[in-house]
Amino acid sequence: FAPATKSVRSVSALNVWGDKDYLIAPSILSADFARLGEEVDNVLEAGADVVHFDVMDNHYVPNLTIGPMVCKALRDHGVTAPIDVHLMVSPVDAAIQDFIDAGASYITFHPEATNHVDRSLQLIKNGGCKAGLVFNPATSLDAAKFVMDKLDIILLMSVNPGFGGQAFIPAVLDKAREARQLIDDAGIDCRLEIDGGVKTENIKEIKDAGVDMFVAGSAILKEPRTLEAYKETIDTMRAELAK
Ligand SMILES: O=C(CO)[C@H](O)[C@H](O)COP(=O)(O)O
Repeated sequence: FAPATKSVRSVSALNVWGDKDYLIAPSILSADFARLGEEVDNVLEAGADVVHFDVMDNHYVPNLTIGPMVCKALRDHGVTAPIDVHLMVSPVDAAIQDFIDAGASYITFHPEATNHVDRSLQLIKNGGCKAGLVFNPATSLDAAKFVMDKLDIILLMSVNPGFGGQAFIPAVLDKAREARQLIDDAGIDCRLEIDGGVKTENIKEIKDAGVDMFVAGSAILKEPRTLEAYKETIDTMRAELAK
């Protein structure tokens, strides 16, 4: 008898970066949830590197989305790509453990959503996942400075979190340059991720500010929702990143 909550950690041993300089992470917030498995298969086949998974609790952010059961369902469906779980929940520690057990690869959270940033990061790393902090558009990077040795990801929100399809906030480009400097000065293997309003038109400018992991929801997962259309958008993003 296998309990429904059986851990799928062995799959998420794939918590690696791969060999690409730039990672493209479609946000399934913009997926057709009635066909989620197929949508994820298609974006991965179209060339995406990572599945970005937004968890919203209707408390820390004004929206309610999906939880660890859906993460586990994607693993059970056969998804072996890294699943990048962005926790927009407060408090965070119980959710961290649930997502470790559900097969998450990377887990990021907002420093203001927990009283114990260092401990929450350790919890993620002890679970075998890559760990990161997320900074809202108007939140300073200060909390990162004291935990650089535990950071695998700094995720900059370039919209106010809660919804897909919002416009990119240009002031975040300065913060990206500051975060890139912090990472380079610390000499750590840490990705600089950005989330919100990323399009084929602005991805190069964002890359030039030092970002190397790009979440894109509505720019990729949109009508006509075909593998070919997803591939065209991801190929265009890669061509812009190569410039
Ligand atoms: O975390 C998010 C919103 O809080 C989404 O991942 C993000 O907004 C992506 O959507 P889009 O690319 O359409 O802006």
